[in-house]
Amino acid sequence: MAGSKPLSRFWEWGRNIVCVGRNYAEHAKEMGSALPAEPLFFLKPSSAYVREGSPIVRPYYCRNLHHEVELGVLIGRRAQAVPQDAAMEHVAGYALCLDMTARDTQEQCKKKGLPWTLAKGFGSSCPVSDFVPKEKIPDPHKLQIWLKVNGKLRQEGDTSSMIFSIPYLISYISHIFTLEEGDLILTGSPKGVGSVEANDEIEAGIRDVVSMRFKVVQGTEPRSLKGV
Ligand SMILES: O=C(O)/C=C/C(=O)CC(=O)C(=O)O
Ligand SMILES: [Mg+2]
Repeated sequence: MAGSKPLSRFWEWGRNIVCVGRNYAEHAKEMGSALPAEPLFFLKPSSAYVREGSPIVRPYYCRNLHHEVELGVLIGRRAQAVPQDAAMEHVAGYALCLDMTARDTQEQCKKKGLPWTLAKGFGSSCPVSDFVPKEKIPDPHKLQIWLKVNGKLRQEGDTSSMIFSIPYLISYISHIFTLEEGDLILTGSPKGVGSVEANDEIEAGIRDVVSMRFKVVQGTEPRSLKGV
C-alpha cells in the first residue's frame, strides 16, 4: 500500500507513470512529428515497472521494439495546481528510465487515431534505475543521459535540451490531475531511438550519477485470448 513503503522503492508504490512525449526537438524531428505547442503526455500502468535483474519482455505483437532513454522525476509531495515557481518543492528525486515502445504498434495507433497504450504500456515497458535523491542532483537540467545497445552508443542527450522544463511540466500536469507522492514523470527522449532484438543488452545511465543494464527477451503469443 502506498505510504507504507519508502520512496526509494517507488516502483513498489503502484502510483502513476506519466510520460511526456516530443520534449526534445531532435527526437520529434527524427519521428517526423511537429513540435508540441503544449506538453503531450500519456500514462503507463505501474505494472510496467521493471528493475535490474529482470528482463524487458518484447510483446508478442511487436515487430519493432524501440528504446527511449529518459530522465524520470519522482514526486515526493502531492501537487495540485502548483505554480511553476513552487513545483520543485514537490520533487523527491530522480531515476533513469526507459520508455520502451512498440514502434510499429504506435505507428498503427497513430494512423487510426487510437491511444498509444498497446505501444507504450505493456508489462516491462518502464525499466528504472535506483532512486537518486534530489540532493544529489543540484540541477536536473544539466544532466547527460546515454544509452548503449550491446556496448554501442545509441543515445546521448543533455537534459538542457528539453522543450518544456521540469517545473513547467509539473505545474502543467498538476493543473490537469493531482500528482501524488510516488508518481513518476518521464520527461521525454532525446534523439537516437532505435530497435532492439531478443538477447540484446541495453545499458544506460545518467553520467556520473547512476547506470543500469537490462536484457531483452521475446514474449510468447498467448495460445488463445478466447474467453478473456
Ligand atoms: O512522434 C512520434 O511519433 C512518437 C513520439 C513518442 O514516442 C513520444 C515519446 O515517448 C518521447 O518523445 O519520449
Ligand atoms: Mg518517450
